[in-house]
Amino acid sequence: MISENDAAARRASDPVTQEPILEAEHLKKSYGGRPALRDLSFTLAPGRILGFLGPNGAGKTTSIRILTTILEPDEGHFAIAGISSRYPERIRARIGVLPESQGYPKEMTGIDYLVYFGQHYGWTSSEARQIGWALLEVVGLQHRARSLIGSYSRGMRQRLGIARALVNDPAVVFLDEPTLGLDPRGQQELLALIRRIARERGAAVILCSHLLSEIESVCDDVVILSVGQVVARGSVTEVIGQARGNGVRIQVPLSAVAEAEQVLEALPDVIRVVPKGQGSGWIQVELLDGAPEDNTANNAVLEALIQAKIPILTFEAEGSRLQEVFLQLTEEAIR
Ligand SMILES: Nc1ncnc2c1ncn2[C@@H]1O[C@H](COP(=O)(O)OP(=O)(O)OP(=O)(O)O)[C@@H](O)[C@H]1O
Repeated sequence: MISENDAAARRASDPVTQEPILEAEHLKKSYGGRPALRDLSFTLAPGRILGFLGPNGAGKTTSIRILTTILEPDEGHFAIAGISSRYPERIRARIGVLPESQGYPKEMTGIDYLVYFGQHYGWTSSEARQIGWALLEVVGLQHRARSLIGSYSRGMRQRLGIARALVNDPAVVFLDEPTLGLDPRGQQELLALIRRIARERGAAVILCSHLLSEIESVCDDVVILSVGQVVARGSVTEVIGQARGNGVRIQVPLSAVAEAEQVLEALPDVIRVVPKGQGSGWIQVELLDGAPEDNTANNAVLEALIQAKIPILTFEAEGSRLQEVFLQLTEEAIR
């Protein structure tokens, strides 16, 4: 199981020092004169997991199609493992892509499917079989290796798809909505698998998902697209730090709202105290901007309330979640 604390600790202790394995520069693409991708530039280091985010129609699929050489960009350039996008066949040999969930041959066994792709990448039949078995073990499917894919559950198919994406020992793996339709345990197991792949094999992973909590828990880096443009790019911590404003929401008993307001207004880091929702006991406290992950002002608010013996029913930090940043930035781009 991956906890957000694990992910945060890993991010904090894991500065990017390596050369990028993927570099994209000013990629652009229009369909029939209508821009779908206006300008995409980012880099990704080996062993890092990048969350690729954006609302519907933002240009994610277009970007992934370009980076996996299915589409040619109108402008711009990218390189994977030092290979220029001018050589799509060589790029294809260095990437792995999770197939769409409908794209599996039902009448083939899991191991035969991997052997088929192994041979496609130039392994002999016995090499491909050896690699296939090893990968089935990586994804925890060895016990179903000889079962027909048609008998696999959705989660098993996703794991087989990840094994297929690894057959050529790729430098970069592209996973589009890998946990879609999986139950919570299946989601957690798949995310743990993705993290292992990045850490143990040193593969960079690009993960497209609409589940922001998933991205926040497993990704090191993030790119947020909106209407074909990058609106945020960087480590998850950096991007979360871009949230507009800094503040907390507190709920106290109704009878204590006036006193809480008075106590909080006296604090040096407090800009404004605004009671919210008539008669709900909620109070919004706007704080001076601190450094990312500096909780001094939040703690001062808590301490002041505790000292004044005001019961705290709920306490929520604002502007600290990826979801809030996503909503703020994509809304600004649409306006
Ligand atoms: N083949 C196509 N022909 C014309 N327009 C297209 C084509 N593919 C995508 N578009 C348009 O390009 C824009 C970006 O689409 P894209 O599929 O890349 O977005 P997306 O971020 O993947 O969206 P979603 O989250 O809904 O999958 C959209 O306005 C879409 O309508």
